[in-house]
Amino acid sequence: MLSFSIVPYCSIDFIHCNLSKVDVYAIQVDNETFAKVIDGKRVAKDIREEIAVEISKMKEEVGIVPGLAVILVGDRKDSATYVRNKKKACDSVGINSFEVRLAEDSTEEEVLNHISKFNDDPSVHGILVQLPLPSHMNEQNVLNAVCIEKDVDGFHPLNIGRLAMRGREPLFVPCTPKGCIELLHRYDIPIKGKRAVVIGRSNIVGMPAALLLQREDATVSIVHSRTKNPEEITRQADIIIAAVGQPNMVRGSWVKPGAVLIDVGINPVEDPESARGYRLVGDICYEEASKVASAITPVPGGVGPMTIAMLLSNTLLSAKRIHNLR
Ligand SMILES: Nc1nc2c(c(=O)[nH]1)N[C@@H](CN(C=O)c1ccc(C(=O)N[C@@H](CCC(=O)O)C(=O)O)cc1)CN2
Repeated sequence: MLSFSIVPYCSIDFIHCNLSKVDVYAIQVDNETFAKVIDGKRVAKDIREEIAVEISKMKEEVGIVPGLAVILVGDRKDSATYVRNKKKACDSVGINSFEVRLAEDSTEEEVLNHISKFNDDPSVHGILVQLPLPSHMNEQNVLNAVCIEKDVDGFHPLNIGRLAMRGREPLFVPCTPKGCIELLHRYDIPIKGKRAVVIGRSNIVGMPAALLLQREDATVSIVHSRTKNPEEITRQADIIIAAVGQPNMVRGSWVKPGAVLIDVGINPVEDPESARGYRLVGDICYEEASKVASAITPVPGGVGPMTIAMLLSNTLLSAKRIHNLR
């Protein structure tokens, strides 16, 4: 029979942290310790509820409704799903959403024209162009065209540049890395003075995640495709953010006992038993790593839902800033 108990995990200094009355504990089953699951789906739901309350007050008190414009180019199924989910999330909190869908063979100029209209539209407070764009388009030109006051994705080079500089503040922080840090905060996981390793250096996740961790006073290393013996570096980390797009790359042996693991990877792997024919796995081998870490995000249900929650949060922030509201 399974013996089951809950033990505080002591090797890093969060022993007993509150998250809306949920404690961060590792769980012991039959003398094996399992990491606490960091429940992004639940935190994202809490955040959506907080945002909905603020928006309904805003509507009532000053008659302003935040608006988000989304541009989707092409027919990638995953992108269409994310855009659909963004619209649903907007509806659920009371944000107006505007959507433009363009064919795969649309021109860059068409995209730029739509951005320009949304830049000038006072009912739009946030603009995002779903990535990736078709390969014939220049992503840099497109992202540069979004005015920084409405850049709720935080991808404009001015926002990224400010994020990188001491003493400067970006208007927006990219949603996925912001969601990773928000999860650490909401689970009261200390960052200051900790060793953090970010795996991956993409513009939309790895690089801004490393900058954010540094702003939180972590000592940050970045592991990438040219890093020699990455496991020697990850084994020193108190916090790992994995954002590399390689299924199960981070094995249990790569993880320091008690480390906190944030898995950004969403990788489809074939699974004939699943209705979709595939299932999603992260960049971290959950089965192995959850026996070594003190806390871990699952895939799905970890960072993914936080990305959309942070988009709603950035859109609300934008509406407040544009209308000089507190
Ligand atoms: N303009 C942008 N493009 C892209 C971004 C972005 O932040 N801005 N990020 C990703 C895609 N993305 C949002 O756009 C996103 C990815 C995943 C999820 C999510 O909730 N995933 C679920 C699983 C979903 C499933 O079952 O298929 C999870 O992890 O639980 C939300 C948003 C690239 N493009």
